[in-house]
Amino acid sequence: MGRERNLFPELSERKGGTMSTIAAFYSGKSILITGATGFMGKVLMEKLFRTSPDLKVIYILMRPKAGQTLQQRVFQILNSKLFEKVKEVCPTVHDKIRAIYADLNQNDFAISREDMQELLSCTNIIFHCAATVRFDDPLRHAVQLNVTATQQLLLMASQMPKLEAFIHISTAFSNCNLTHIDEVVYPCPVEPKKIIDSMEWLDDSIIDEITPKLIGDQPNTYTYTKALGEMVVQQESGNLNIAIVRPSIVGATWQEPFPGWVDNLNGPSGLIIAAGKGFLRAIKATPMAVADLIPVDTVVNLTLAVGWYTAVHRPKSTLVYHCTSGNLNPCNWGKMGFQVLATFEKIPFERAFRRPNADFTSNNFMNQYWNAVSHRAPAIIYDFYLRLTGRKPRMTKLMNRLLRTTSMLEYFINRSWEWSTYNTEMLMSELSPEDQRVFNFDVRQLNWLEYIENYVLGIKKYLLKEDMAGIPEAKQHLKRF
Ligand SMILES: CCCCCCCCCCCCCCCCCCCCCCCCCCCCCC(=O)SCCNC(=O)CCNC(=O)[C@H](O)C(C)(C)COP(=O)(O)OP(=O)(O)OC[C@H]1O[C@@H](n2cnc3c(N)ncnc32)[C@H](O)[C@@H]1OP(=O)(O)O
Ligand SMILES: NC(=O)C1=CN([C@@H]2O[C@H](COP(=O)(O)OP(=O)(O)OC[C@H]3O[C@@H](n4cnc5c(N)ncnc54)[C@H](OP(=O)(O)O)[C@@H]3O)[C@@H](O)[C@H]2O)C=CC1
Repeated sequence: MGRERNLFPELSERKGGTMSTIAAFYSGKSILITGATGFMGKVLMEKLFRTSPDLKVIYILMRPKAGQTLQQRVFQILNSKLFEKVKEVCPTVHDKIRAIYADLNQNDFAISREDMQELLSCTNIIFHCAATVRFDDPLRHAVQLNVTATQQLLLMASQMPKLEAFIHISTAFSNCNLTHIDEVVYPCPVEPKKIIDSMEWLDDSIIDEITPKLIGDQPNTYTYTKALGEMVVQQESGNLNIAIVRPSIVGATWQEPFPGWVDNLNGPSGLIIAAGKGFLRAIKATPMAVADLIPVDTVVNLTLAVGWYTAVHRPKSTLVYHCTSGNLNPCNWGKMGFQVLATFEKIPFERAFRRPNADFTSNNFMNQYWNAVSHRAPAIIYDFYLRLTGRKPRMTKLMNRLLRTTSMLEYFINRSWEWSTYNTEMLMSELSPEDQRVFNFDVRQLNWLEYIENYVLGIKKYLLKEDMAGIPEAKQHLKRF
């Protein structure tokens, strides 16, 4: 008899141990996810299918995008590298996803009557991940998605007789105007309901005018509206079992389903590309400030554990869980930047504009100086060369965009925050040893140097889609500089 290979240790009953309680909890459940096509939503779906292949159905509220129908989008997700393991453990995964047409910007999300009926009568658990994460979104749009849509979803949830838990994904930066942040919902100066109402009758130019006054000491419309969203959750929780998860800066996967997976430019990813391709040479950052990065699979594991705990233990009040790394396993931007650069030596990106050699600057004057000397001047010279050789200049435009992006991220890389993690640590202690293994969110076990190396490698493979076989040529290319 041939020896069976244990492809999915997370599913097996271990000798002398028991099966994961959390995985068993999700079996047979009907789960509704918003934002399932996003970075975190995809990893959440993947983990659910891999650890609870017997779940009944995942409803995903989604819209067609970029010329793709709902079915085409689902097909593309399921056929991606991220879902390779899932297809082995759950061959019926296609049948267990029910894509529901929904636009969270519309009244009742523009969901059809039949779909709404099914959602209301069948849903057991809701994970609300959808949001606009852009820092520069006009207030009206950010309020619509991050506040009004949350309010509407809560209203839907209150009409679901079988609902066991509603998990709202917020951000650890929703109160980044404070330096010490507890796991509580902080009140906003203006009531969310008033903001929602005013968006209905104020015109865009007035909203733009009053935006700075409304957001006050928040850095952008994103963090401001995420804070309002939390308040709505708190105020409209009614009899629902609700919890809020607050991740910090979400990065590539640490371990699951494999290290280094990432598929968007948010957070550090875009800047790592810009540095690796030689465009970004300097950035205003404080090397000693804590870089509160958290891997996306850690966030997902905590979120699933929170879903289980909220449904089964039904805490009396809405619990907030910080999913952060700074107080348990701190790493600073200096160390992180250094490791990013060290990884470029081993694993360079292809066709770099210049040799990667970025540095942190400490003050505004030096930052302006390096922007002129290391960013704008080379771009102008390169565009001149492109013009001379009959090609379309593009470097100045690209560089301006990069500098706009770095200026928006500066707020977050020049300060440190302290997030308390009592609830998250309490939850960890509530898990069985098997659940602590299968749904590991203990960030103390994370080795930053290894994580960053895998992150850079993941960016090269999954974002830039570069072949590892091209590394010698990429090294050769860098030697020419
Ligand atoms: C002591 C020792 C010292 C040693 C020193 C060594 C020094 C070494 C220095 C080395 C440096 C090395 C590298 C750096 C390494 C680390 C430093 C990294 C710092 C990272 C900081 C991150 C901070 C994040 C903080 C987040 C806090 C809040 C967290 C959250 O809750 S929300 C999630 C985060 N949200 C975001 O990140 C969104 C931010 N983005 C935006 O808001 C916007 O994109 C924008 C920045 C405003 C730019 O808008 P634009 O309109 O200008 O551009 P656009 O968005 O249209 O995009 C341009 C093109 O890019 C494409 N694109 C954009 N986003 C995406 C996406 N998500 N996925 C795919 N593609 C995307 C877009 O399509 C455009 O392409 P085109 O259409 O072809 O033009
Ligand atoms: N990434 C990060 O660093 C952090 C994220 N968070 C929070 O985590 C959650 C998930 O973020 P992340 O996955 O990174 O974000 P993404 O931008 O990757 O995903 C956003 C999701 O929301 C959906 N969505 C947006 N607008 C609509 C709409 N009108 N109708 C239907 N769906 C819509 C998007 O759908 P579509 O694909 O159609 O655009 C997408 O599925 C958010 O709540 C965010 O605030 C918190 C801390 C950090």
